[in-house]
Amino acid sequence: MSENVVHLFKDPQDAPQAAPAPVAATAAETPSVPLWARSAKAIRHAVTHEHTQTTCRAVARHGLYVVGGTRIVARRTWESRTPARYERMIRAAEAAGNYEAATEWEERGQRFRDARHRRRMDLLTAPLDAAKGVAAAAGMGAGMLLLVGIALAVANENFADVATPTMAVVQLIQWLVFVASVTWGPAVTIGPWAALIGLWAVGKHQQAAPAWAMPANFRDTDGEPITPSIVVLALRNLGVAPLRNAIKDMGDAGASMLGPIRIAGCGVEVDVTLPSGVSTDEVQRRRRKLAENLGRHEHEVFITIPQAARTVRLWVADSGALDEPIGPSPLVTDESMTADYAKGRAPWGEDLRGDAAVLSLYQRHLLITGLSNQGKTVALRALALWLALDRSVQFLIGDLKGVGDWAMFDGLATTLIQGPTDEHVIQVTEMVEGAVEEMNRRIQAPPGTVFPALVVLVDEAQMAFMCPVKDEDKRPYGGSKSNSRYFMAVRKIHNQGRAVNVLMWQGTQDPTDQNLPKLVREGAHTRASLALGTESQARMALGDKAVDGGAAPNMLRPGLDQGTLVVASSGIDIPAGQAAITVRTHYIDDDGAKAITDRAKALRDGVTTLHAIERGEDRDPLADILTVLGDASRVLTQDVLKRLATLNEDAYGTWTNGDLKRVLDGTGAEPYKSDGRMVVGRDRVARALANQDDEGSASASG
Ligand SMILES: Nc1ncnc2c1ncn2[C@@H]1O[C@H](COP(=O)(O)OP(=O)(O)OP(=O)(O)O)[C@@H](O)[C@H]1O
Repeated sequence: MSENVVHLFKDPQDAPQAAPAPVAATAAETPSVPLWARSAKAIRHAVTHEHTQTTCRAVARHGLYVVGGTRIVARRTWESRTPARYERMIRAAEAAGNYEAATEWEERGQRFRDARHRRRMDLLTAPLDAAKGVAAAAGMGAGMLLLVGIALAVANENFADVATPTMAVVQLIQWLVFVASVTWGPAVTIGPWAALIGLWAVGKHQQAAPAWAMPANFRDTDGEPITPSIVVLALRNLGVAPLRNAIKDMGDAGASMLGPIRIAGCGVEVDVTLPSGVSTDEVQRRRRKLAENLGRHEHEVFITIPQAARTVRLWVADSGALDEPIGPSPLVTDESMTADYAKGRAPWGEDLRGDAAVLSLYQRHLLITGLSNQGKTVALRALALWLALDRSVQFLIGDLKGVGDWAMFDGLATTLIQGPTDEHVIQVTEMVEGAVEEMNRRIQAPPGTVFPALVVLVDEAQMAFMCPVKDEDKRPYGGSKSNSRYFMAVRKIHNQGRAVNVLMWQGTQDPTDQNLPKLVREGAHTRASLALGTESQARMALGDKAVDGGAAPNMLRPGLDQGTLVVASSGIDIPAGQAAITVRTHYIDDDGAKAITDRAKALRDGVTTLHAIERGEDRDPLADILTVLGDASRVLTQDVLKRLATLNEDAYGTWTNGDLKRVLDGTGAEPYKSDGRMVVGRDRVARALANQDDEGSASASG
């Protein structure tokens, strides 16, 4: 029965064993702390306590407001009486190298001196003039009072009234003297205090106390809006001696170095004209310090060099604004969007000012670099997705990672090779070499022939450069020697592909001289970089000119700035004087990409994508023709020839209409006219092929 009873108190058995009373033992064991040590600890605790510090800071602050206020009032008084202000402005203008302004201030100073001289000369004669004035005023006053008195006496018919006005004035003076004698005492006592309060008020209004004495919310300047005084102070404390001295010389006129502070996207932009003796790269090299002086993180400040001489342009983000994502790509939101390779621009993202960043891809080779997992593939793919919406553009794609990032191009790209092995590198190399042959064919075409764009895209191209395999002639696929196959094929397209619209696009990771040879880096017209590790990598990715002009992908934060690119290209609008622009790209995920490629496929007749480069010599032309017809019911003979050439350059690169006719003659699938143009019909070829197979099997069995 007792097991079923639930006690409403804790069973002492269950309770954790109470610790034995420690007091006596502790007292016995702990060696007694000497009084002086305990006192010192208590004092230290009291002194370092937050309340004590806040109180001391408040006392110091208000005291220092008075000191600061006195300094300000003294300086104002001094400046109003001397030409010090003009001299300061002259020094500021000279320090900034603005000699025109210096001359103007000098003239104003001279005018001030002349006026002051005149006033001083006037002072010499002033006592005499004043005495004369007082005598005249007294005489006139007495006369007036007498006249009023006489008028009063006549009116009242009482002679005694002649003195009444004079006596009234005398009484008024007596009364004033009395009031003054009563108030003088308190005024003498209160006066200094009132003056003190006045000085304190001036000091408080101007925040004239050192930063350490200010309350916590004032000391924490992180994320504060950017004002001219903050910029000037940040520049003064940058650690560039000539800049600090020049700003000191300018005093309050330091802000004259700054242009207007303009709102630019999610931040502000200001041009700073540096004093003579300070070079732009001295400021550029101290980006982190400048950012911290401005209360920002390093990645939130961009320093570029605009056209004007001795000028740096600072772009300072609103605190934390760069961590906010930008909106979705118009490629995703606008389903009716199409592309135009020659005249259009790919919507890639936004620049830091918040303006749309659009890139022309026309006749430009492309290189995108970055550390792993920063958004290189997504950025490269976004461009390909836009271009795929121009139905004339053909793609040969080699994805040497091969985890399906480019899988949605199956049925859109003419060739799609996906995989990380040496065999894939060999296939990709042969794909690029095939494009070189197509390029040569195009170059030999009659002048004026216009060719559709053929984009040869290799993602993770570093895998190709690092491939150790050699072919049967001992030519390496990788490397950057004159017989390296991938390298030489890329070089050839870089050198001659542009004019015939054969374009090389490469994405590579973590560049080094080995995995991204110099000549390949420099062959790209559009170079873009995501976050990188070092400045030397930034130079590899974007070139010296861009990095010297302030491009700093090595300052982007790996992981946090995914999708943010620094772009150097003639295909994008870059503010005058800058060599590169920072673009935050729209993120298009795999599903979004698939929806876009579905739209791009719908624009085309149907493309049969090759997943390997054919090398066999025993080709069946009829089967190949059927392959290149894809899903289309009929295709122009010209297009059939082009597709056959792309399918296998060796076998069909030199084919003409005559060859096509020869193969199809007698099969029942001969080219015929449709809407006045020669076409090949898919069903007819399929039938011919079926017949051929039947005949083949019949003869085999016969
Ligand atoms: N524009 C973007 N905005 C926000 N996040 C992005 C953006 N682009 C990419 N990312 C993020 O970065 C991740 C990696 O992207 P991606 O696969 O393109 O990187 P990568 O540089 O090609 O990597 P790796 O070199 O390792 O293949 C994406 O899964 C996504 O989470």
